[in-house]
Amino acid sequence: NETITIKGKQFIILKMIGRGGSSKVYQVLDHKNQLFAVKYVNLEEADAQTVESYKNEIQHLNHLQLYSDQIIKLYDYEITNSYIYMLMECGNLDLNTWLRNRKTVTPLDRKFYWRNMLEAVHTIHSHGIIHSDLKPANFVLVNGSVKLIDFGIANTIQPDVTSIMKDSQVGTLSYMPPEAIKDTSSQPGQSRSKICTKGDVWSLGCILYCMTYGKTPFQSITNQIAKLHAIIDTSHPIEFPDISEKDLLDVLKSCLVRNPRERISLKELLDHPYLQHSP
Ligand SMILES: Cn1cc(Nc2nc(NC3CCCCC3)c3c(C#N)c[nH]c3n2)cn1
Repeated sequence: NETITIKGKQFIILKMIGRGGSSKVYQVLDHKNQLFAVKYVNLEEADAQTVESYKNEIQHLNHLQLYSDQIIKLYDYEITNSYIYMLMECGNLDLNTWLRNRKTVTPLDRKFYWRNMLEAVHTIHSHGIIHSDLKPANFVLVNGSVKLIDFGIANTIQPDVTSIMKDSQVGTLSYMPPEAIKDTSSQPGQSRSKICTKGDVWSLGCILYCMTYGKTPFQSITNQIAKLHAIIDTSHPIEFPDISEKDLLDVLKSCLVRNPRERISLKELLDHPYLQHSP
């Protein structure tokens, strides 16, 4: 079996979990047979700005360990001119794969996972980080709780066609907030400006919508351009089929408000009745 050495410690590779462009995520074992995830990034093709973005992501991930259990554990990392290794806790499955296989989610799981996601995103917001590209593949299930694995800071090194991060949802528009699509302030070619925390609330709302109705709000629109128009079109109503959990329905309707100023805030979501009592 192949091995990886990080800061002098050797790890046995069990399998590759995912890959995209220059980054790969492996499931590994240490000498005590403890399971870890190792993220490997090849920096040989990366420009200085990309290298800087990865260092920035690692700095924040390392710092935010202290503030929430819903941020993936980063145990160690090794950065050289040609590669990065990040030794992290290994999730059982990412939320995207779990949602795709599960379709129906129990009200208890949904509420618990929602609480976890809110705590993780509230933690990064409290430290001035706006993800702006949240989707289920950014979360993993670790022993029954959901953890955020990245902050959207590092440039997702554009995967070459052959190695799109398997199921990593790179480039999906389904969770994109209207203001990011309409955001005319960013120069063409620049990544859309991370205007405000409300964009992450919209994306989280789309994830909760998927955990409630089994699909994202605009999933039925397969043409990407038509999908973008529907997201920004206030005369295109988002359907909220009636459900028994009225608090959940209110959360969904409050997150999926197209005007970011009228959209519920993360703080208000944490105090929402939906989270106050178990179903
Ligand atoms: C499918 N699957 C995922 C796991 N667990 C897991 N996946 C991680 N990344 C996956 C890479 C591919 C796309 C989905 C996320 C990381 C991680 C990072 N970055 C840190 N810990 C992790 N644990 C087990 N099966």
